[in-house]
Amino acid sequence: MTENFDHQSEISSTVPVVEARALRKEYSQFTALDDIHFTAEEGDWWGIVGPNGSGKSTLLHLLSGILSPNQGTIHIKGKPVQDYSRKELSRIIAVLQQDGLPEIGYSVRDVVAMGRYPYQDWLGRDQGFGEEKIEQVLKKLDLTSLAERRLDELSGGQRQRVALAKVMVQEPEILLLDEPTTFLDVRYQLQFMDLLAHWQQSTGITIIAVLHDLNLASLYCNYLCALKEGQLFLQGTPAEVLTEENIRGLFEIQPVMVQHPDHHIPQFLLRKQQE
Ligand SMILES: Nc1ncnc2c1ncn2[C@@H]1O[C@H](COP(=O)(O)OP(=O)(O)OP(=O)(O)O)[C@@H](O)[C@H]1O
Repeated sequence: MTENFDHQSEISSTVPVVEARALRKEYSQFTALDDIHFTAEEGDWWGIVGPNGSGKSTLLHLLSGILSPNQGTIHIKGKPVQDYSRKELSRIIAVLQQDGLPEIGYSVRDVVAMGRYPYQDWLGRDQGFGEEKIEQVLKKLDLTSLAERRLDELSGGQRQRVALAKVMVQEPEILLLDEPTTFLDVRYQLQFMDLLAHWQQSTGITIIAVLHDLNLASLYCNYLCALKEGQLFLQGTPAEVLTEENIRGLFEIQPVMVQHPDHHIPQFLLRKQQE
């Protein structure tokens, strides 16, 4: 029995967490993505980068099952994404948007508790240790003192921290983020990314994040997937993808590349396009 069990876990550990093959997505007559192949293994942190309109959000929506591809397949932990029920999928995948939560009149605690929905039975009873989990996460994200405050009384940065708390109590295995730091100042951007990094290190969660800031992507992601005009432009480590030549090709700008003095990863400086 034990032998069988071990063998089974060996097999399942080789199945990618996310596997997309030959994806094509059309909106009416317009092809937003074509022939996209993408694989994420457990514990990877992928950054999806590329110019405006290159198909980054579309790819994220396909991976989360919100949109269906016109062609190609998506497997989540070896099973076609469309074969999961909504509730099953929400125990595996959580999605966080750039403005994670609207300014509504619910309390922070109530909003965070909504993240437990996938674990509730039809009477709304939590099948896990929901209350405990919520308290732990509020504490971890320094939200305990804000727990009874209403969401519409918080700053954008605080609201995004609540959005992160909501997806953390969801205990997903895969986190999809769409430009999560867009509305945050530099300090909150770093704080948010550090919280994600800490969460990833402690749980081994797989993260796939659309990021516009290439320096942040280089700092935090293990791998980058660069899209251009709906096509796969490049995939690889930040050191492989973020070269001067690649950035010139991807964004049609002339960057200045430097090595980060502490982290020894590529960072880029802007250069005026016209003097
Ligand atoms: N619902 C839609 N109907 C029609 N076209 C759409 C729709 N959603 C996206 N598109 C088009 O598909 C292309 C890819 O859009 P998408 O939002 O995926 O790009 P993106 O890389 O995330 O862009 P951005 O960086 O500007 O957020 C764009 O040309 C966009 O206009």
